[in-house]
Amino acid sequence: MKTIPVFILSGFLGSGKTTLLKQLLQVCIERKMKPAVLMNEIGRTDTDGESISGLLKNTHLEKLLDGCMCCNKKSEVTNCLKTLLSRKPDMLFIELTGVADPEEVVDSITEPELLQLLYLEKVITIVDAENILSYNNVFESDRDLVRTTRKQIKVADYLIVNKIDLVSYEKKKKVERLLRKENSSSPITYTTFSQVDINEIFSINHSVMKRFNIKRKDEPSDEKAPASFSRIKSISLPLTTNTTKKQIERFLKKWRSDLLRAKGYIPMTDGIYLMQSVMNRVNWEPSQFKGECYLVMIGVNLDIKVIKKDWERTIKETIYAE
Ligand SMILES: Nc1nc2c(ncn2[C@@H]2O[C@H](COP(=O)(O)OP(=O)(O)OP(=O)(O)O)[C@@H](O)[C@H]2O)c(=O)[nH]1
Repeated sequence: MKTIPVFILSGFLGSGKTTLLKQLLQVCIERKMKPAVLMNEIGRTDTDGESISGLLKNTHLEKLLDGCMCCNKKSEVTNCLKTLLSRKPDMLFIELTGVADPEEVVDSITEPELLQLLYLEKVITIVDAENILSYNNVFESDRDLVRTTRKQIKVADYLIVNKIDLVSYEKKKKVERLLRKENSSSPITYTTFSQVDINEIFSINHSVMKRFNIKRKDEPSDEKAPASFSRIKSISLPLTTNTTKKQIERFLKKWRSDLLRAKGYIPMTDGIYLMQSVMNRVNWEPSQFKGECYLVMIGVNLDIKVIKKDWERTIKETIYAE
């Protein structure tokens, strides 16, 4: 039976995973390969799925929304994977949420019923060169989160240091030292907009599994697995009337101290824009999005009630109870 190679794309919120996934899908399409994608997002809206929709004609996609895959029920993950594998793809990409521990996800894909259908080809971890050095301070109150970001580096078979356009040579060297402390052997590549040498990604490496030291299901675990979902909270805010960049940016700024990531489709007088914010940086690009517009915020211990109220008051949107 043909076994399907699995590539796990890991990396903290906003590091460039979807940017990389788009390129990988593009290459697959050019090479007439049939990829499958499992996307996992925190929250109930799927900005990343929308943003790769143009590449999906030849791609099978399953989404696991509203939670982190490593914390989701295993059966749900297994079912999604089985659905994807039944379509006989040439390879499977799993894009994790930015707060997932890849090791726990590997545990899900090594369920006995899946093991004979797929094998783990590579864990690719993308690092945000601009922000990684400040995670220690930003997550001072949340050591689990720091541990998760370190774990993402440690278990990677291939490390991509992205957003090199935003850092100095000195900072790049500091980032390299941090990575080497956690992972002394895996190749590191430096990129802007996740532009990697695709051949390096697709080169085969069968030795991955043993690094994960996967335990048999009946073997008792000796340590309590830290919750990689941690205190991360997300909120999706509706947006039915036109607004401005300034208004949205002003709104985000208010929650800056707790906010890690924000994204959404924002209607303005000259059309809909995809807004992406990572830490303090906000990007805007025109979009052909046709659905209902929204803004998603992801942060540490976000005060959902207060944010909703403030949204209703300042943006004049009614949020209906779910
Ligand atoms: N300046 C700069 N911006 C980048 C680079 N790579 C990605 N971005 C921007 O960073 C933002 C986040 O990129 P994504 O690819 O969505 O990151 P992600 O890891 O998928 O984000 P999550 O799914 O929220 O965890 C987007 O606005 C990108 O355009 C880069 O190398 N340089």
